[in-house]
Amino acid sequence: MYPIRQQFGFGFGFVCASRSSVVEPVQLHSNGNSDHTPKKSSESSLILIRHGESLWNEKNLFTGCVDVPLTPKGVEEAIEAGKRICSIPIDVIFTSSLIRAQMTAMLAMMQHRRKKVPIIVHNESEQAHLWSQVYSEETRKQSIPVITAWQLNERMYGELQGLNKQETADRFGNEQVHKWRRSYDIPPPNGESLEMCAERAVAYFKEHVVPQLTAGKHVMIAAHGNSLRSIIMQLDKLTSQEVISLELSTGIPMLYIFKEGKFIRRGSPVGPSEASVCAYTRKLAQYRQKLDSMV
Ligand SMILES: O=C(O)[C@H](O)COP(=O)(O)O
Repeated sequence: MYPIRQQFGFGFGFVCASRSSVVEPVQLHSNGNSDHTPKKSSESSLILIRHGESLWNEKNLFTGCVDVPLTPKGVEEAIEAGKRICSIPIDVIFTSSLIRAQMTAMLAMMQHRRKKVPIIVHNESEQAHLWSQVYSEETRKQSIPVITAWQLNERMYGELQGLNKQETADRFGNEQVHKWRRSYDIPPPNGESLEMCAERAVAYFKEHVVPQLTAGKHVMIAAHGNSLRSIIMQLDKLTSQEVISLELSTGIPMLYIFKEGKFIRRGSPVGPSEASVCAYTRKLAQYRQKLDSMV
């Protein structure tokens, strides 16, 4: 019988401590080998990506925590994003509990050259962990855990959810709606301000994502415009005034390098054919050369 720790989360070292599983640094292979053996001094890459266009983005409706899927255009955006990051290492994926972010993560990973299978980790119950375990070391080597967390959900837009953004601006004025959408501490009616969203999203990032990066693991987060704005505000040390002008397009990946406890923004990788996509660091270029040699 598998030791208890391998019974949950198919041997990725996930321990079902509570409903919100405690995620330990991911050891991909029990024999310690992995695509990139983590060293404390190593650099890790962090990819942030806002979901592709959703059906309510297309209708220009406030979405927040309403769970709507991608449009065909949003699917294409997710696939294009995957092509941009296809040669950048990814060991673990974090996403929200909303389908538009999960679809984006899965579609992007279909383009990855390493061809590992992203598998959603089920932590809604101990039985869910037990019933979703993987009994093959070889299969585990070819898998990437996808951890879903409500803390990464889009900010909750309260009584604006479902309203048309233009009609709302016509009714309340452009300035008021802009404050609701982009200010740091002004919440929409009975909704979350960006500050309130940061209290959960940034806390989750610090508690669950940073340990992975510190252990030398490469991470992708597929989430939402405002939950990511709150995280980027932290990474880029933006003021509450500066964050007002921070806008994230749908489906455009952003790359950070994490090294010695610091985050260095490296922009958005361009297509896989451009040399610059992995010229950000020597290690990324080496990883790409390794993929080239595997062809
Ligand atoms: O929740 C929404 O409506 C969008 O995902 C983000 O909306 P915003 O750009 O108006 O904050």
